[in-house]
Amino acid sequence: MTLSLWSRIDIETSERRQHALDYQAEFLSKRITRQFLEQVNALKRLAAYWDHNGGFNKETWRKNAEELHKDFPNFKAIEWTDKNYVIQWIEPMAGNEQALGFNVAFNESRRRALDSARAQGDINSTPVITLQQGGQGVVVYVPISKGENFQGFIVGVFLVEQLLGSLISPREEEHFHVRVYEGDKLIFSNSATDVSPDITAAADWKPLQFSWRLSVQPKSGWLHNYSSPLPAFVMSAGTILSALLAWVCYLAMSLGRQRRSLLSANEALQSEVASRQEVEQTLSHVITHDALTGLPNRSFFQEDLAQAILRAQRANKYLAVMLVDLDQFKKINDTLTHSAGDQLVVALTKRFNTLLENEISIARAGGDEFMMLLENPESVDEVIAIANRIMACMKQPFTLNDEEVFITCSIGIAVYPEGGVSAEDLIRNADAALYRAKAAGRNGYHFYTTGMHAEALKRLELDRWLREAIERNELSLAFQPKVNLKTRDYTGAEVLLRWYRPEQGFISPAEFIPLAEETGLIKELGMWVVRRACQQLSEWRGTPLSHIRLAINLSAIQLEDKELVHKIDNLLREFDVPPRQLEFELTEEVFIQNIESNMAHLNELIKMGFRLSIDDFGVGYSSLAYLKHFPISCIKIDRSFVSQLETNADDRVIINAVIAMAHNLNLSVVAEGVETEAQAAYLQKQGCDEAQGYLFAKPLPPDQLYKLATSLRNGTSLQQG
Ligand SMILES: Nc1nc2c(ncn2[C@@H]2O[C@@H]3COP(=O)(O)O[C@H]4[C@@H](O)[C@H](n5cnc6c(=O)[nH]c(N)nc65)O[C@@H]4COP(=O)(O)O[C@H]3[C@H]2O)c(=O)[nH]1
Repeated sequence: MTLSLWSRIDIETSERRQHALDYQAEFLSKRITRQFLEQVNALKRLAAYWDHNGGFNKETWRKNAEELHKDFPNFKAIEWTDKNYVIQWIEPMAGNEQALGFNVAFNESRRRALDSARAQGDINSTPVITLQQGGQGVVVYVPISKGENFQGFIVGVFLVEQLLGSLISPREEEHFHVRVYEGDKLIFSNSATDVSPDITAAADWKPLQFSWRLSVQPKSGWLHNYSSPLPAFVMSAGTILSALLAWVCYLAMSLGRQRRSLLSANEALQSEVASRQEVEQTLSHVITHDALTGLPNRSFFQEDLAQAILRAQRANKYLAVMLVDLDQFKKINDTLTHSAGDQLVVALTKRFNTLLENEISIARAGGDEFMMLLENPESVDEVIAIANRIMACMKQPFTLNDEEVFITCSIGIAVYPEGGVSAEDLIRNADAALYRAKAAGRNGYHFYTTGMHAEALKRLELDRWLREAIERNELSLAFQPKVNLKTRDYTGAEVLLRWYRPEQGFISPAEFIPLAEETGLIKELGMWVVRRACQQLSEWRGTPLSHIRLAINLSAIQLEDKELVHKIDNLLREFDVPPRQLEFELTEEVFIQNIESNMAHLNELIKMGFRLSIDDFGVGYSSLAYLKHFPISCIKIDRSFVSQLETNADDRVIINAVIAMAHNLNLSVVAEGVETEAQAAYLQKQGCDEAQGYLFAKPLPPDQLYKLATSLRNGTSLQQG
């Protein structure tokens, strides 16, 4: 009996395994179809946008195609092919140069696809062909309009290897050997290590005009998961079971005796358990819910989402995760106190609850961030409609501390399965989309696309590298001289941080400083800059640079550090540097946000003898009111005004007004980014005091600044102006 049972279980295990593999092949085919069509749909959107605008100029085309390529890096090229089938514009150009100007009609497969797309006014694609720019690929044509209105094609070019390689997920790569055939021709195969030859599944892949077939063979890791220990277990168990039977009979008799005595003890325990359960229920509500709003918290939401994903997977439905973040919450907390911030969160929760009723699960992720889950949306339009409803419900003001306050929100959206197949991925990707929505100017929503994942990973990587940068000795300082516009004497220098990572080369501060500000790492980096600048000043003692004044950039975030002034004071003492040799450049937001605490910090710095100046003046708030209240000595006109002054009358008006106003308030003015003699002459004529820019000197490493100072020793000096 044990033997026949063993053989039956073995057959069933093999059948189950084949069934699971068939399902995998089918699932893989559906999933990559969906992901591929997502990229094709992006092309269609670009074509519709072109049609709607009645065409693009080259710059608009480049911007749109570049954006699309950023979101979908799988495109080898995105092209504009005109009515005569000539490729006119390509994005990106690098690696695709050979295709520019190529008349596509010379290639028969391409011409057939083009003719058909044009005749039917609908998308069409080539089979696998040898691309003009090299490699085996497929080309997708989206015609713009039909008949007389036909204007040309938006074209997507894919390298087969790259396209299929990226559509297959790392998990599938690990577990399956996937081959793709067009007819009998093998067009793609991923790594084939450790493959079991005796089991295979196949599925069709036929999006657009493609007629491809997938063949999937499992690798040993996957097979291991499906190999059942049951047959072996049945064999051993059958033998052991008979021996145990006798032993069990004996136990049954003695257990009967024990059971009677346990019954009475059990009754007493029952009432104890009931009261504990009550406590546990209260406790579990506290652990899984937010105390302020009563909404589920992040971890509860994540568990709920994992269940919803299983339901969506079984029913082959979509679901959408939306992260909603208020745009001005910090400002409200800072200006109207934290309790006003709490009132706002509670009032908003009420609006969400009435607005969205039961169709959406809502949780509070903390602070001003809410998480929402919409199950089974019929289409993306339904998700968009809900995002619009959420934004619209904020249009009415909120009353906080008897004041009417208007707020807006940004929303990041990830849709299962394209936007992630696990709860963790969907939330992370919705967060990346939220970041995009914020970067695009706030008060809007953004959907996650695959390109964003790469962007988020890049930011994470950059953050990791930056955290190692100090220890790996990759940071240094550059010094850009400032000159007196009348005498052309050097008056000091601005300190600029430089980061050289051997594996990547120079990384621009414009890239890493905003990231460091966002993560708070700027506090550590900023102190490193002050330390290194003080150390440099002490090394220059007794040289022509002995008395140079250095201007250091200070971020608003650094002022949050209550110990900042104390730390700077300690560094001055350690290197014996007089405060008059340091100046701090602050951006306008310092004077607008956190006014009370910033004012206290700045007054302390002034008391210690430092000069303060406003950097990038004119690009931010440009509110003049704050200038009266803060102890500043200098305004730096942003280089965006200077660079256009020869051609833009508005910029000249702004520059003149800033100089006049600053002089009325007894402040000196420095112009940034002066590159031409004409700009310098204009600024001098308007009475601007100092200037900085490539015309005079680029930011220099310390030894070059030293050389410059030595060469000027007998003429111009680098000492305080
Ligand atoms: N096109 C042009 N550019 C010119 C010219 N003259 C100077 N520049 C560049 O303009 C930027 C001036 O610095 P910023 O406005 O303070 O803008 C700085 C500053 O906001 C930030 N940054 C750099 N170092 C630090 C630092 O140590 N701390 C903080 N908080 N921010 C820093 O990064 C920004 C960018 O720094 P950089 O890339 O070094 O770019 C520098 C400088 O290299 C010119 O004639 N033409």
